[in-house]
Amino acid sequence: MRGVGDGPSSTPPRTGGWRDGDPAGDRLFLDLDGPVRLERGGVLPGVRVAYETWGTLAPDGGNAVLVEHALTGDSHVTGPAGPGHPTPGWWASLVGPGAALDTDRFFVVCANVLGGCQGTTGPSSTAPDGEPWGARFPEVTVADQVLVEAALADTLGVRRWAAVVGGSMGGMRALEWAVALPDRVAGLFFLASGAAATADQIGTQTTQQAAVRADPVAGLGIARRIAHLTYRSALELEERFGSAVQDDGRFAVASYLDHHADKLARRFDAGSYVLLTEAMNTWDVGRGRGGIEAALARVTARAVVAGVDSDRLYPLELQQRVADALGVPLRVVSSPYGHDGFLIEADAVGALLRELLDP
Ligand SMILES: CC(=O)SCCNC(=O)CCNC(=O)[C@H](O)C(C)(C)COP(=O)(O)OP(=O)(O)OC[C@H]1O[C@@H](n2cnc3c(N)ncnc32)[C@H](O)[C@@H]1OP(=O)(O)O
Ligand SMILES: N[C@@H](CCO)C(=O)O
Repeated sequence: MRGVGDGPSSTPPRTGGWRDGDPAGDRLFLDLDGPVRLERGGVLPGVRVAYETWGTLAPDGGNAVLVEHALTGDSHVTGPAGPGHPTPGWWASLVGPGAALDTDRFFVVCANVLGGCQGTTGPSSTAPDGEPWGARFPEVTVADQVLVEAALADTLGVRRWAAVVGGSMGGMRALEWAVALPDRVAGLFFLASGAAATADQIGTQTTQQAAVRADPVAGLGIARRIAHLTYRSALELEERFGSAVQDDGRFAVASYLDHHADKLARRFDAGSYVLLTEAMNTWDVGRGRGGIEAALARVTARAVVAGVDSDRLYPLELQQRVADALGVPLRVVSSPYGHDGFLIEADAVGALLRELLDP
């Protein structure tokens, strides 16, 4: 992407914000004037970035931590659900006074991703013709998403993050930060993610996209059912549901998937789902950099690399490759919950975050 993050602009970005009843967090926005030129050739006339912060930025800007959310997450890392927050904070116990991301020490920032649907510009935003962008929204890559975040960092006065932290799709942005802008990342926390999309991930994500394209309403729920199966482990599903049939005649596991499908369809935009899964499909940190190992050789950040032992979507070998390239040990979270362990196993994740931030 060109036009954002390329250094000082003659037109200062416009910023604003609002409080929404969450006393611990401000929901803010940054408007970046365009044109914003994207890696794949698309152009956006401008970009709004919705973000939240917790804690206080030190005068030297050196205590800032950027938290990167996953596919259907948003800027709301902690705090209750409410207006603008369809779900409670997704790492609620990890951010706050005395928490692993200790807001007495750190200024914690999380932005809704470019292409998302919780305040940042994406397919549900209004295009110049006054209609929603929808499927016309230009293709976005992880690199584009990070350069928008770099513009946010510039505006906040953060030249170098104390850490960039992310799991799953958020891990992709964290790694891209550490490779693309190594002098701006002191610490890297890379969790339950990979350095490039695998055939297995592309296969499931393109299948989910096909469901959404066939029927944006019903398809989003079907996509979530397919995806949710990849987020959990076969053993967990067997122990929780087995082949039990409920009073309403549905298999218990089917009812559980229906529930997650309905919840996502109510809170997420189908266009964002396709766009973001495509950004994940095209993710390869080594593209244009001589391959993955050559790209990872650029990283100067202190790193913690971790995975979940029952994760069948982002298996440990993906994190092992990154750990080996960075010369750090792979840390393993033991959990029955599969990929979603990166969200559920907050105590174990918190301990690993402390390892990075309190060496
Ligand atoms: C980094 C990010 O920001 S990603 C975004 C994170 N948030 C999400 O993904 C939102 C969707 N939620 C989830 O994926 C998961 O709930 C997680 C990962 C957040 C948490 O996982 P868990 O705590 O293990 O929840 P679990 O998967 O068991 O789901 C519990 C829900 O299923 C429901 N459920 C359980 N069994 C059944 C059943 N047989 N039939 C219908 N519903 C059922 C429960 O009632 C509960 O509903 P509720 O969430 O509306 O209260
Ligand atoms: N539950 C997570 C899994 C993807 O990492 C999400 O919905 O974003």
